[in-house]
Amino acid sequence: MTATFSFDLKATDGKARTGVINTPRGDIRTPAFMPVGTAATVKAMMPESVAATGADILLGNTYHLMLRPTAERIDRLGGLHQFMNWDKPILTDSGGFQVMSLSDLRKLTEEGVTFKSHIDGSRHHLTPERSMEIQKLLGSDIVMCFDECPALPADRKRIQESMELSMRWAQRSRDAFGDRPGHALFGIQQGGLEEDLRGRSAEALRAIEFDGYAVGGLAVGEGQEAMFKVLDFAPDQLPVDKPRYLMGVGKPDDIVGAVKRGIDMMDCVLPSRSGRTGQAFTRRGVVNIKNARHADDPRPLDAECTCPACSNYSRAYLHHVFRAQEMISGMLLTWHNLHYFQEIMAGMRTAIAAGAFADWEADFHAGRAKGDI
Ligand SMILES: CNc1nc2cc3c(=O)[nH]c(N)nc3c(CCN)c2[nH]1
Repeated sequence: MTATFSFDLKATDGKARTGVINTPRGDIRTPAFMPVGTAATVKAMMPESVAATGADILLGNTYHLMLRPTAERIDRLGGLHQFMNWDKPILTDSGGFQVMSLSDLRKLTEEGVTFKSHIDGSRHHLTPERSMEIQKLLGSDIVMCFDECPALPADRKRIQESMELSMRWAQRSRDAFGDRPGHALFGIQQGGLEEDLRGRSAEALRAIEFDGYAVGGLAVGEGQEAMFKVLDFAPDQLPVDKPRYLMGVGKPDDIVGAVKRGIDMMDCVLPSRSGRTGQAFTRRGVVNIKNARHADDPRPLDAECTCPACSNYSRAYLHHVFRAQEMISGMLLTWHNLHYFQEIMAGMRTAIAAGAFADWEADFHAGRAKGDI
């Protein structure tokens, strides 16, 4: 915990890195996974449970909170940390991605985006300046630039124009963010799958200067192979001494592959969303607990897991409460998945510090069955 924001690289192993991001609200051990707390809650979890899984930071969303309950109301109530009872760091996304993926009737101009709320149809306007104002009102510790993330596949011209717009918006975000000691502003690299466009984007962001750099524009349907091909060059285009955040990723093997390629932070709804649907991630693969084969199984999801779901309940019980649509079902499986994702991060941090990432990765992949186990 420090009065300012800084990144301390502790060790590297190949391209993989481990370190600590120091912020006034607490330290973030990297590589870090951020649970998604979109509407001021990590769904089905109490904040103290999220902390118990090992999460040092969680993600909030400008788009959702500006629509409901509004950033101004959260500010009047003391800010997002107090509002949701989470006193560790929060990173907030800037809204552009969610507008494009959630709202209707969108109009995109140089100025920003105009859209209709997916909640009540009311019209809203987001610009780099307004996004910075909202994230300041929320009190988030790590603010994301307002950007545009083009849907893939898209032709090179569209990708280039979109990236260039995002770079102009990055400058406007920087100018509007101002000087806020202890708070960080992260730039977001765009450029689709194109190495030269991503290089130009990285250069533009370096010139503006940010406290961290995100690899945006991925996990939008390109598939793991194409994503890893981009990650084979994109992190190296970004400053080596600042955190690198891959947005919206991912499945356990996506996460391991991204850290292997130099990524320090990630966020994804997968562990929480799939936890609510009965999909459990374990070190031996995925368990779809609603499958009838678990109805009489007295074993835990994962005998080696120390989370409350695996310590105190059988597969048969979890199967039952999912079939009965009991609320505890989503709570237990979300807790398990977030716990497991944090175990993967902790395992990689230790392995990288010991120069043993390759062995850890081999062990991670060994014994992972395909399909339901
Ligand atoms: C699930 N896949 C995914 N790809 C993303 C790209 C961006 C992206 O390029 N920009 C921003 N601002 N957010 C993104 C997000 C949201 C992250 N919580 C993404 N999510």
